[in-house]
Amino acid sequence: MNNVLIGVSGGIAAYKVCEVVSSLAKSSIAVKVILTKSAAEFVTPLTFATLSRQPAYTDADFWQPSNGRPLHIELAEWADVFLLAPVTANTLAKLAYGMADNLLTNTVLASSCPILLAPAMNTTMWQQPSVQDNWHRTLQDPRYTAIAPADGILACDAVGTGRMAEPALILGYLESFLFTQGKQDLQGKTVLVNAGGTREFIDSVRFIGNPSTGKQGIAIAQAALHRGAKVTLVTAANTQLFHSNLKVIRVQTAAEMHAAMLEVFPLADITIAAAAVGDVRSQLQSTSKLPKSELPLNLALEYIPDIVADLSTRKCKDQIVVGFAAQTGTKMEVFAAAQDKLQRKGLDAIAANTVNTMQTGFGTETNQATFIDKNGRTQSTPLCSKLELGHRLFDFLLDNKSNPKQ
Ligand SMILES: Cc1cc2nc3c(=O)[nH]c(=O)nc-3n(C[C@H](O)[C@H](O)[C@H](O)COP(=O)(O)O)c2cc1C
Ligand SMILES: CC(C)(COP(=O)(O)O)[C@@H](O)C(=O)NCCC(=O)NCCS
Ligand SMILES: [Mg+2]
Repeated sequence: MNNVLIGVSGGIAAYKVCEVVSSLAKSSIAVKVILTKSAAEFVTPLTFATLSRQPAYTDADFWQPSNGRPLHIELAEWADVFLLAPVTANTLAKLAYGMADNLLTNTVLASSCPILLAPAMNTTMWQQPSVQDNWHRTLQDPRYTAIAPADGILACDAVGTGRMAEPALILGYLESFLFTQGKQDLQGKTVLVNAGGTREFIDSVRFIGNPSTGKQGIAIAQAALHRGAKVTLVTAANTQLFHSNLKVIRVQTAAEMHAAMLEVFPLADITIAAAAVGDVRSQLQSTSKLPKSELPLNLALEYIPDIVADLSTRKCKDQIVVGFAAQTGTKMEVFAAAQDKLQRKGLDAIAANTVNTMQTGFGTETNQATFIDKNGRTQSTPLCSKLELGHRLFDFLLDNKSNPKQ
């Protein structure tokens, strides 16, 4: 599963697809690009060919008598996942009705891999009943997955819905689909994830915190979203970039995170607590900045109630609650501490996560964990991206549910 086919249609957002192609080509992923005639008005085939280290295909290639085997069949068979970005109103209409009058739309019909759709257009265009009908009609076919347009400034300076999803979000979908082959096994499920390090304020400008960036929790939320779940992310991280399908609740303190989690928890089928929640806070909490002279040199602390342990006591029979144990020490020590937390907090599973190596833990792009469930089943991941670790966690949990004796 390593071949990404990208179909570009004629919108100004085509320039951003160059970044998607460039990022993929720099990793070990083979990427080929098909352009519509209008797409080539915005970005030349030469740009895509050079970035992808592959030929870029246009309708001239489609009609080429020297092909032998039809090009749309060759490309359709080659693709493991097909991304259409940007999708114009025009191309969307063709998808909705199975029309095939160019290389891109013929390849869509000739292929059977999952197709990701990232539309981009002016808000008034996007909101036309005809365009909305085409969008919903197309998405009825399970092989299509929406990477919905976001709100924001458009090329005509209007502000509204219609911006193509950012390249980083599109790349996340592609990584997920290459790993899972597009399976939607969390469809109909509600997943609640927390992420980031809480800030426990002493006064309005000083806090006790930790280096968590929220990357692992956000990646888990994304993995769940890509597998079809309805996802709420309660985050103490400052990250700005979230997919419009993700419900995001921003918090700062453990108390705020706890309250937000309690509100969403009753509806969550699976709760994954990946946040680095503070363990202690200052008893003194001033709402304004204290002068240095008034700062106590011996700060009186109090314990913070454990969020995931609390959720565990409230769970119904079918709810799954998973913790993360960020630990230091040898693999054996990390495993033992995680196992203890799993039992003490009454969790269904826990991810033992070593945080004191260069490639795992706080702020890194990669991670490694050992999953342990309440029946003693364990599974170690390789060193992998945080998104892949999220998928491996869901694979572990879902496998466990369907085979409780494993
Ligand atoms: C400057 C310019 C910008 C355009 N931007 C978009 C766009 O963002 N989204 C869209 O749906 N159509 C846009 N269009 C219109 C499409 O290019 C046009 O509908 C074309 O027929 C689409 O062909 P295709 O779907 O085969 O690529 C734009 C056209 C121009 C001239
Ligand atoms: C055009 C662009 C890619 C610009 O993104 P940018 O502001 O990040 O440079 C983004 O605004 C977008 O996706 N817009 C939707 C398509 C659009 O604006 N079409 C032009 C008709 S108004
Ligand atoms: Mg803790």
